[in-house]
Amino acid sequence: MENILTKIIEQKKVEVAKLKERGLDDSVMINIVRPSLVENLKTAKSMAVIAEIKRASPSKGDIKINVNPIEQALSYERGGAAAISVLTDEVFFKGSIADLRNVSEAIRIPRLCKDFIIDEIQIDRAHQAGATIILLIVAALSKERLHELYQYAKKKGLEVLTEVHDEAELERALELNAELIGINNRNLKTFKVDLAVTERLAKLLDPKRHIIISESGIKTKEDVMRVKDAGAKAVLVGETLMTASNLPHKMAELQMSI
Ligand SMILES: O=P(O)(O)OC[C@@H](O)[C@@H](O)c1c[nH]c2ccccc12
Repeated sequence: MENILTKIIEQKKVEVAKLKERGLDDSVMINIVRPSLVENLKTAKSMAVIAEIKRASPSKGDIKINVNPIEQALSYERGGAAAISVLTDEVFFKGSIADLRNVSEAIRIPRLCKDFIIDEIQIDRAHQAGATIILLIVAALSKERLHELYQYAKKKGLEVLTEVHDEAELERALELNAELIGINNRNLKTFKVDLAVTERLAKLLDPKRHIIISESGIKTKEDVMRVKDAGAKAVLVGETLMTASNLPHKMAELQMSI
């Protein structure tokens, strides 16, 4: 079975080389607030939902390709989302950095730049586009690169969501002293989703020191209850919210307020 992550990282190397050649413009967004997700989650009383703008994915194909990201993000914010995740990968997820920039201008809650980060220049670009959090996927990085990128992002005042899928990856996230840990329920080799991954890995974490975010495959209140019982403070939800026929109702359901 081919690993999609390997393919994506090869593509990212090409993109990073192009970005470096072209350079970033210096348009930092100034009229935006940069609230802290960590602080929000520490004080949150109910289950937090990080709502994702996801037009398409390698596992599902097109999800909602022509979504208006600003409208979608405003609905998420109105629905009580703790943060918005914006997929900025173009080739595999059909997103863009412009989506993140547009969303950042429109909302006042934290923004996660959801991409496959392998280089500092992508962190600079995410910051410029208004991200307050970046994702670092342990499986995509060497030990050294993971440390360097983590420190680099922290120095810029960004929060870091460190994503893991198994025990060995979790071990590496703990070496970083990562505070926000994303447990991805989706296996990137088989695309199989299993919430038991959150249950298994959450056991190895100290809820006083780590904030657990359960990612992928969350569809119902029962799913949320399951990962909440395992110790998750938040869920990261894409497809279910992108395709919900009654979004405010779905948001309320996943926050367990109905
Ligand atoms: O659409 P879902 O099953 O709710 O999944 C959302 C999110 O967890 C998923 O998009 C994701 C998790 N980790 C990632 C890393 C890169 C790209 C995407 C992802």
